[in-house]
Amino acid sequence: MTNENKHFETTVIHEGYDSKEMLGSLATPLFQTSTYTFDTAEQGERRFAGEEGGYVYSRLGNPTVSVLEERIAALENGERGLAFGSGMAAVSAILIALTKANDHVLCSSGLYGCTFGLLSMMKDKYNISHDFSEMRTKDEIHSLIKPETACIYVETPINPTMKLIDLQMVAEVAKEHGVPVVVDNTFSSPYLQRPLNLGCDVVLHSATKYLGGHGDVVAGLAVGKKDFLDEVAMTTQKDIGGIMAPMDAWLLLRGIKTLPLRLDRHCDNAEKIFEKLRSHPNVEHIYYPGDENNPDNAICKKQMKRGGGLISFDVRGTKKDAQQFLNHLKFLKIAVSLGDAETLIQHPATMTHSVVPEDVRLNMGITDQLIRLSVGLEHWEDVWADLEQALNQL
Ligand code: MET
Repeated sequence: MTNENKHFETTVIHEGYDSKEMLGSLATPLFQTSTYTFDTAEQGERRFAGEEGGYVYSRLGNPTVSVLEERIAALENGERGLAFGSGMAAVSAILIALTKANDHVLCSSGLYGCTFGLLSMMKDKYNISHDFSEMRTKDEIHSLIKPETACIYVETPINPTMKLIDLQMVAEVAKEHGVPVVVDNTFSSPYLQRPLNLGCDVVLHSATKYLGGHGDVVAGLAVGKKDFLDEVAMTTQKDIGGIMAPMDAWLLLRGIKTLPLRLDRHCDNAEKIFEKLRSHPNVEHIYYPGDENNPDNAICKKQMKRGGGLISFDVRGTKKDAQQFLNHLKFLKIAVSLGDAETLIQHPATMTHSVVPEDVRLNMGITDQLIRLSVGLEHWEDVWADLEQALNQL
């Protein structure tokens, strides 16, 4: 089945799978196999030589994983999807594929801690440098692109500061320089934001988050042009080997079916919790893309369907107060990760971004008092009651 003329809510359920081809099985079968048998030695030779289609070995391709790759490609409106064993396996494969020694990467003004760690390692090992940019104007972006800039790497909303980047503007500037734009779309999912439609080249996901949605899978996805991802599949991914397990693809196919329903509820709940948090006296600053008073709200309106399910805020006081606030929570879970049914709350300075040196972290806007909240699917009044009683104890 093709994606033509189908709505997002239909594509999440059907794309890439035809039950008629699988004995009528409504659910996508789980091909829990490591390898595939050849009819003859010559057939094996032809498959290894790429002269004949068909599966060879599950590091090189698996039918359950292929369905997921087709589905995410359709959801992001890209030509091809590629599945990985984690979000970082996707990030690293794409960055390695796009760069060579002595290149440069231009980044958004904040990055997930392990992406920052990867770029630091690439600098130490291969002299691949990087700069951070607020990306507020075209001139600013033009001025930071160097002859050796291999790609622009953007998170929007940025983890965990929730700053937004105007993707269409970045893509327009990048095109003038012939530089590809890679976007980590984990915080929005394709339901809220589709970077390829705005002119960007590659979309990455930690599928662990909203796509999976149930806290039971660690996985990554990339979507982009077929030629580029064919190349990544046959080189970087095949030889580094950070592939997705079939069972994880199966769980993701199941989770993705309810992505629009879940995201709408995450957004409904986050909007209500945001309104409560913003007026609490122990909340000093609050960052939410849907905040009408936030200067980034114009970008949110332009490129996101809604504000999303994540809110960050500074509690009044010190790091100790931020930790005390978390310790006072009664049923909300202190955990990294996001996008799950359960509300998850964490302290970026000592958790997701603890590998970022303090000065860089503070420049990114990650204070010692910053809390990141992934609003779950519980009744919002219960979530707020727990947050409020913990805030009241500060
Ligand atoms: C190992 S820490 C983080 C997991 C995830 N990328 C997050 O931002 O929550």
